[in-house]
Amino acid sequence: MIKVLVAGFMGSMGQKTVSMVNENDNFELVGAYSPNVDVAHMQGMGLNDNVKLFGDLKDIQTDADVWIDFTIPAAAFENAKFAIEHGIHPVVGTSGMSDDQVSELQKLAADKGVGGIIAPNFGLSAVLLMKFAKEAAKYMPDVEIIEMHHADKLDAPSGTALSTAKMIDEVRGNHPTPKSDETLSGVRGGDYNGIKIHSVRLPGYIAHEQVLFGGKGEALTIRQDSFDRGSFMNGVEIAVPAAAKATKLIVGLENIL
Ligand SMILES: NC(=O)C1=CN([C@@H]2O[C@H](COP(=O)(O)OP(=O)(O)OC[C@H]3O[C@@H](n4cnc5c(N)ncnc54)[C@H](OP(=O)(O)O)[C@@H]3O)[C@@H](O)[C@H]2O)C=CC1
Ligand SMILES: O=C(O)C1=N[C@H](C(=O)O)C[C@H](O)C1
Repeated sequence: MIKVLVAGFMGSMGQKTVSMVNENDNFELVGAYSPNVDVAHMQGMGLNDNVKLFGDLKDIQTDADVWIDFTIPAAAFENAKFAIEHGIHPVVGTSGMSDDQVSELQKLAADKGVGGIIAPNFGLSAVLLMKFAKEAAKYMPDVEIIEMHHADKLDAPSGTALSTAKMIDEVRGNHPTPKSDETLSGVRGGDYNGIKIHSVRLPGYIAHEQVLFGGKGEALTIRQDSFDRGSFMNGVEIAVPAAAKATKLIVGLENIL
């Protein structure tokens, strides 16, 4: 039995995670963390009497094996650091950590021998999109990324779009970006080593990404859509046992599939 603590348990992803953990016979929910939690209003949150509730990082005392984090970009690093320092294997879905923060966590995880997983996206369609985009970029290096998310998303670009750009960058080498004078500031989007990223935020959307490749007289578009947050849970379910036995911090679901 793998004992699990869910950080950000009251959020959209946190609630999906609580249900997934409760429904999996190999997992046991032992802890739930969200700042300023109101203990009087926990009905319907999927927490049984055995789940310890925490409203502050410094109060957390738990025998959890795995820490699942779906919180906010500003909290992900401190939460994961806390988990590793306390021997709890992190499974981090929260976006927005910097490369330096990820490197620092990887070093800490290696020092402590407490591994885990950071996954920019737990959805199979997004993992495949990144893989296919990396392959396509070897042959079609002219590429731009458009990601579309719900209006409540705190960070831009999405972790998935940034990760896609990094994977493409690994194979496409130095390649010129078409130059155009912006008559409207920012209209050409963000820039990762010459790869343009465009972030759309609209109500009604959940999480979607298109990678557009252009070539001489032809184009290729790779697109994925996450229509329901439940779609991320297969990946989280795979990540929990993998994290529990990991001795280093792995980045990317594709590395454990
Ligand atoms: N890797 C993946 O596959 C996926 C990643 N995500 C990422 O997961 C994160 C959460 O997304 P989502 O559930 O939609 O967001 P929500 O805003 O719905 O949930 C975030 C929750 O985290 C809580 N929270 C805030 N600060 C802390 C903290 N310091 N510690 C613990 N909990 C905290 C919030 O509480 P309060 O509201 O009280 O502030 C809120 O309940 C985002 O970064 C998102 O990009 C989302 C989907 C898939
Ligand atoms: O905020 C979201 O919703 C999502 N965030 C992740 C990201 O930043 O890539 C994963 C997925 O796109 C949903």
